[in-house]
Amino acid sequence: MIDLNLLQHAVMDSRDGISIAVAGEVDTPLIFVNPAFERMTGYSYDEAVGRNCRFLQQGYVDPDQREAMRAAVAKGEGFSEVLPNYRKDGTLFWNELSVSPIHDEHGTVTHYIGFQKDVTQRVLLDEKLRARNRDLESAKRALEELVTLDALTGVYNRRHFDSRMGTLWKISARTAESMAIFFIDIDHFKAYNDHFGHQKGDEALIDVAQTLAESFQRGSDFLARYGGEEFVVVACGMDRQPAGYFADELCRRIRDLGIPNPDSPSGRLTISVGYTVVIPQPGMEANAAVKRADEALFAAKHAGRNCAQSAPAPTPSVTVREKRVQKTSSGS
Ligand SMILES: Nc1nc2c(ncn2[C@@H]2O[C@H](COP(=O)(O)OP(=O)(O)OP(=O)(O)O)[C@@H](O)[C@H]2O)c(=O)[nH]1
Repeated sequence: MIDLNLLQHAVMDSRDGISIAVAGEVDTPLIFVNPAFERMTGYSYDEAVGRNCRFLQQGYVDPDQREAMRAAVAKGEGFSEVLPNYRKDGTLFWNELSVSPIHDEHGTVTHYIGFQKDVTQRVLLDEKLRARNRDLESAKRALEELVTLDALTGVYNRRHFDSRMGTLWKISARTAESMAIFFIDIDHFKAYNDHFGHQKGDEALIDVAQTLAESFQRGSDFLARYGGEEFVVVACGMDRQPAGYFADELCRRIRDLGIPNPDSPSGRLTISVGYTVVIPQPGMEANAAVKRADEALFAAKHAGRNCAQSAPAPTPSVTVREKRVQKTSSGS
């Protein structure tokens, strides 16, 4: 058995605080604290002994921690928690408290021994790192917005459309779902700008973008500003009939905003819409479908504006392999 004298010196010379509390007495009072406990807390032996160790928390105990500590004690087990404690002079320090039950020869818990370690530096450093991570996260989000969103209207920008279109195309190809692509262009917008000025033109662009965004609210709908006064919408899972309805509805909604455009024949700000509906297939390019919708927009402009026109889906191009098969079967 180890020399008890040595054990006593070890406890008294320990750099970490050591305390002993009595189990089974009201409020589990401390009956011993070592010099390191006194140095760490600023409380002398006489001031600490007789009190429950929670006096160091000055009233506040995190409910989850309290529950965890109570549950461990009820089961006769130890626990380890990092607690905000206060020194006698009122300053905060973080106490990594590790408590173990001491049993008598019958297995009854008679005392608890507590080891206190001042981990303030570590906790503050962790907090600093967490704060820095939070800053980095919000900077990353801001950067992502900058890269993907159009600064004026807040909808996605052309760059993001170009990269997202490929993904949406592949998803629709896999699920064999139809995809409606709409090209939307404000009519006589130059005249609007000339009449009201660029600032008002910007405001009108925002109103149009908002109305379009409100019109397409399904998670799979994708709206982007394609450039200038032109927008593009991709609605996955939308068939030809609802696409036609939607295209007309968009024209109506923008017209009903009632934004005056005195130099346009209708006297109001209107849009033209071109759309195509396509089920992506092998040999069919996303760009070809986008081009079709753009051609339909051109047709809508040609048809007098303030209207929607559709274009047929592109036909899959014959692949090199298919050409070879055709050649072989025709014997040429
Ligand atoms: N205020 C504002 N105007 C813009 C912006 N981007 C493009 N425009 C203007 O949009 C106008 C587009 O003019 P055009 O391409 O001639 O088309 P339009 O006058 O709408 O005629 P149609 O499309 O044929 O009906 C130009 O005057 C551009 O300056 C923008 O961010 N803000």
